[in-house]
Order: sequence, then C-alpha cells, then structure tokens
Amino acid sequence: MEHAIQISGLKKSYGKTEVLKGLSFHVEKGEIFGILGVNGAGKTTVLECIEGFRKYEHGKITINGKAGIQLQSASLPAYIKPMEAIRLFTKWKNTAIDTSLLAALGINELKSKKYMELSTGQKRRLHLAIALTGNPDILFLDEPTAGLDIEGRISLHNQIRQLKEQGTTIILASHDMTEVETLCDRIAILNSGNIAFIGTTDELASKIGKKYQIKVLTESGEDNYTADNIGDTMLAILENYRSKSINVLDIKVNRGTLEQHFVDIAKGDFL
Ligand SMILES: Nc1ncnc2c1ncn2[C@@H]1O[C@H](COP(=O)(O)OP(=O)(O)OP(=O)(O)O)[C@@H](O)[C@H]1O
Repeated sequence: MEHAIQISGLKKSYGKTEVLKGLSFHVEKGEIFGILGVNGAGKTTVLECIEGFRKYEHGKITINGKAGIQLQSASLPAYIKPMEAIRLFTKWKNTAIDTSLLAALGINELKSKKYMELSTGQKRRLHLAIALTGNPDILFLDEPTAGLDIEGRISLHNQIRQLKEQGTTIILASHDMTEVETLCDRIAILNSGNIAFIGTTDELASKIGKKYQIKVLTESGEDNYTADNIGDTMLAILENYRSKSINVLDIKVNRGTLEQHFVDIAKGDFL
C-alpha cells in the first residue's frame, strides 16, 4: 500500500554539524505518527524538510496527499484578527470557510481580539484551524500542546483524535513521552541524528518492560544500575561491594517508566 509519507536516507547539516544522518522511515495513511527526541535532537528539522521549508543535502521524501501545516507561534502579524487570518488562508488555499470547524475549535469566540491579544491556547487553536483549511490529508504538528494547561491539552488531544477518526494522517513532533503515548500509533525516537527506536509504544514497552533500575546507597555514595534480570544482577552487585569491603546502607529497586526509558533511548544510554 502507498504510504502517506516515505523518507529514505535523509541527511541535513547546518554548517559543519550534521543534524540528520540518513533517516529512513514511513508514515502510514491514517495513523498518528510521533517524532520524539530531547531538545535539539532534530525534530523540527525533520518536519521542515518533509514540509518543504528546509533544503537537505541527501535523501528522498515522497508525500502522497495534501499537507496542512501548523504555524509556529508568533508567526502571524500582531494586529491581524483571527477571522481575517482564516479568510486570508482560505483564499490563499482557494477553498471555502468551514464554519463547523471554526465552531469546533472555538474560533468564533475570538472574533473581537487581535492575534497579539490571544493566549497560547487560543493561538494554537487558530493555528490548527488555519492548518485544517482546505481539509488536508496529512497534518503536521510541531509541539502542538507546548505551553497549554491541562484542559487545553485534553481538548487539543481530543481534536487530534477526531481528525484521525475522519481519516487524516497526522505527524507530530514532541518531547513529551506521555503525550505521545496517549496519542500516537507509532513513534520514532531521534538520537544524535539517527532513529534509535521506531514502532508502537506497546513495542517500546515490551522491549524495555523488564528493565529495572537499582539505586544502591553505600558509605561512599550512591550508585545506579539498570538490569533485565533482577536476581542475578543484585547478587553480582552485592558481591562486588563485599569483595571491596564497602558497606551497603540501602537498596531501592524500581521498574522504570516508559518516560524514563524514553530519556535513556533519546540520550543514548539504552542497552
Ligand atoms: N537554522 C539553523 N541554523 C543552524 N543550526 C540550527 C538551525 N536550526 C536548528 N539548528 C540546530 O540543529 C539542531 C536540531 O534543531 P531542531 O530545532 O531541529 O531540534 P528539535 O529536536 O526540534 O529541538 P526542540 O525540541 O528544542 O524544538 C540543534 O542543535 C539546533 O541548534
């Protein structure tokens, strides 16, 4: 089956720094696909290369469908009113105003305000409405809920899920594992310009599910370990301290959360 987005061997450098080192992946039609990584991992760069806003040195990107792109904050003129912005983009995309979409996103309530007077959440809703004018097949979202309160987050998540139900393919960048876990069908985790993991969050959880984190407090300080096999590892750790005549004062064992494991993978400490 034809994919919504197909990327092979994508390389991008800023000056001498290679930020993307040959990424290959695809986004399936109708899925919500998350690109994860810590700050500076290259998430925005990947999105911008796919969107066509960034030149790249190597690789091939194929998009099958009409794209809708959520603007970055502060990207509209300060004095423009929400409905003026909607009319501008509707005209530019040569399409009609979708009044039910505007009602669903609460844009009508913002009529009297200027762009600079909107809150972060209101701006995000307006940016989403603009991205959705012309009914795109593929929606690009960069940190869609950054700066939103819990209510705004839940509301935007629900809107994103509804769009998926209507058949829209969604690709989003985020550094929030919890957000991605609740929303995305599949994720790619970027690390040092490469994909460190790609698959479903369930696959990620089962891959790392047996990982334990062990914190040992001794008279010389605190040591941290991770282990798949808790029994053998504990014996080896304790034997090591005993052979060095170091007194163990306390031991704590945790099953790591997906979030902690994401940080390990994203920073390169995984396995
Ligand atoms: N226009 C640019 N010129 C030079 N370097 C850039 C430019 N844009 C991004 N970079 C660098 O490329 C790297 C990746 O940036 P990018 O914005 O793609 O990361 P990100 O994962 O989206 O980060 P964040 O989570 O902070 O938004 C960073 O080291 C950044 O400093």
